[in-house]
Amino acid sequence: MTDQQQYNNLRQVNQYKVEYKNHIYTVSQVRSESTSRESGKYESNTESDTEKTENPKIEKKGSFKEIVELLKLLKGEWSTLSFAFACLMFSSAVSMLFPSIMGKIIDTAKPDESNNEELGDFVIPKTIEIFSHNIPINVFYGSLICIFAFGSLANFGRIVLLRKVGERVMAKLRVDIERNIFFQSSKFWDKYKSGDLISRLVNDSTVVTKSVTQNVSDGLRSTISGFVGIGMMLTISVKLTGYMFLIFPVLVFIALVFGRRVKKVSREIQHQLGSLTKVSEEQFSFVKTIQSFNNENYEVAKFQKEVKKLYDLSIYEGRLNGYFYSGNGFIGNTFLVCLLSVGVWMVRQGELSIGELSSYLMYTIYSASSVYSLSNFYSELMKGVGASERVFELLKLKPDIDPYAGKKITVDGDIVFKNINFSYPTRSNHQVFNNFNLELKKGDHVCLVGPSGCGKSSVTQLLLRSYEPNSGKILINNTDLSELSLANFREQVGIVQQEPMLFSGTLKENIVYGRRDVCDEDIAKVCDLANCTTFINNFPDKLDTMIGSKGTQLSGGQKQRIALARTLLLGAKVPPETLKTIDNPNIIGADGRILLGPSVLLLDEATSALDAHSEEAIKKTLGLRQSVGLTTISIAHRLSTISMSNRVIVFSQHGEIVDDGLFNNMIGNPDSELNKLLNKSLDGKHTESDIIDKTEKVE
Ligand SMILES: Nc1ncnc2c1ncn2[C@@H]1O[C@H](COP(=O)(O)OP(=O)(O)OP(=O)(O)O)[C@@H](O)[C@H]1O
Repeated sequence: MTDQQQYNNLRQVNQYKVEYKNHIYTVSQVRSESTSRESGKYESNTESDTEKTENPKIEKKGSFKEIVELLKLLKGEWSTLSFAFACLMFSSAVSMLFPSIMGKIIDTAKPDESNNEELGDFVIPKTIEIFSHNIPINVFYGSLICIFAFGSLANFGRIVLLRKVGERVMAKLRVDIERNIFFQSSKFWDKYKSGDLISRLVNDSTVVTKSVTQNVSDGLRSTISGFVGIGMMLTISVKLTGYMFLIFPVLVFIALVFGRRVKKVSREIQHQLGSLTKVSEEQFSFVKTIQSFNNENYEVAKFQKEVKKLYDLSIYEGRLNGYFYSGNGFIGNTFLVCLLSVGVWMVRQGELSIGELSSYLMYTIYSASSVYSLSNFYSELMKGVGASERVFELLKLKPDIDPYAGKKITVDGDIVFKNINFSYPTRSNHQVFNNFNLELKKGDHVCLVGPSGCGKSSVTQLLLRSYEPNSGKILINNTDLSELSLANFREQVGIVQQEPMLFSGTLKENIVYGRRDVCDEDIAKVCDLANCTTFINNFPDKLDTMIGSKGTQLSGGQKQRIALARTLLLGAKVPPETLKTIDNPNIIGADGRILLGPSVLLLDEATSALDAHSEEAIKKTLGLRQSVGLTTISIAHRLSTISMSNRVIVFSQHGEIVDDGLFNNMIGNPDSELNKLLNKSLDGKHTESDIIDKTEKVE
């Protein structure tokens, strides 16, 4: 397996382990967003950070450099493109032959007794002069039909080949962007909104690809037509062509001025499309919340505001197009009439035949439309350049951490947080941990408790290496986490969060999401361990029941249990000697893994929606984890959940550990910090961070 494949598979595996609150995205996004539950307090701050990133100051480069960068997207397609361009040249040459042929045919209308043949009432010429050769008329028309047929064939080839190249480039571009995005850390996901990313992936990549395939082909066709046309015009009349050149500088000037403006407005339109997608994506995700607040009209108005901005920009672009095309049309038509008058005068002087003037005028129209198309090509290219800035920004992203670099270890020892100082990158002035120290023993079931926003989830974020501490170390089996292979480490750590991320599909598809190669017996075992079996069997379709987008057709508690089953199925690999000591066949998978989740399991309020009966069943499962030496770190607000663990760590509001001990000792001591925290909440003094209040809401 190549590194890239491993990378891809690994990223998939990591995704399975994560339960996300509201959206379906990547591990890092899940992690970052899960920690922003209290972000309301800092909304304006976060928003400004986000805005800064969504409308980044793009490094100004010369257009030529940008165009070269754009053309680099065609790497690997040059052979197909060359063939397409050969077809293009041939079909263009055939088209350009037409005015000349037409002139020759018109000139056969001249009475020439010696070359005429009578056919009934018709008088037709016997031969026609082409390049100083007299060709029999039937050979001439026969050859013409053949040439036109080959020209059409070449045109067909050009269209199909270019479409193929375009679709291939677009597909590659989209996959490259998607891959790059998926490997970004939480820092990235804290800054970018998914709607904007989707817009870049779908809209911007289409504009970019079109600008370098269809547009380049049209540009090339126009260039060929332009040059051949002017060449033919020169062979017909140098004098008339001299007059025609007077209009060129005017057209080029208009095209340049227009192109610059189009590039600017195109970039703004792409940004606005991103904002629009972002707003609608968020609205669709939270439709139930919107409806529960009766805020449908408010949200429609918000969307309308974005639509209006897009509308204004598009109208402005339309106006620019209108000025450009109508201006060009006016100048072109006026000039053509002038040229015709001069041509007619030259025919009278005997300098041109009528056929030659007709050919000349057709070449003028061809060349004028080529210049016209070339300016269109330029504006389309500028559109591509505008959109490419947003696409290349994502293509150039590098993952903060190479998941394969570093040591591979078996995570089966203690976890130590040593002198950790930490603030989130998007909010660097807010210190979450100040010289934070914590030691977790292998096989412990530890529960982190404390007021809302004190940093409990941040502990899991640091452990998952979604964020790096500003200073200090996290040691896993005495090895610095930053020295470990992230991929290898994350294979051995799983997280289940309060709002489970379930995909649309069946229950079974969701449960096996992390390991598709498991047998039905193993699925049945984890369903039992996560207390899912009864409710699954109550559904007519059992494990094949469809659960809707994000699992909306399940209750909160059912979602949490399915999410837990999915993580349990990941299993832990234990040494054979440990396996021999386990006499419970219900927790051993077909491949010898312990079906109790990975070596380290993080439960971030993962059972908050469960009823007492389910919670009791999960408690048993977590007890089994402890008995086989697997580490569990849970975050809880409910006493019943806290009581599942043997060790409790109480945090202060400022991320300091104020108590650390056995649950039984703490709960038995009325002066313990745990009891103070619970009593404080019961007093109702701290309603916003009230742990009981939170519990009641969920229940
Ligand atoms: N991605 C983030 N970017 C910036 N700040 C964040 C981020 N996630 C969390 N925070 C902030 O870090 C602090 C600690 O948050 P954390 O989620 O760890 O608290 P918590 O104790 O788990 O809270 P709760 O019990 O409400 O879940 C909070 O002030 C929070 O606003």
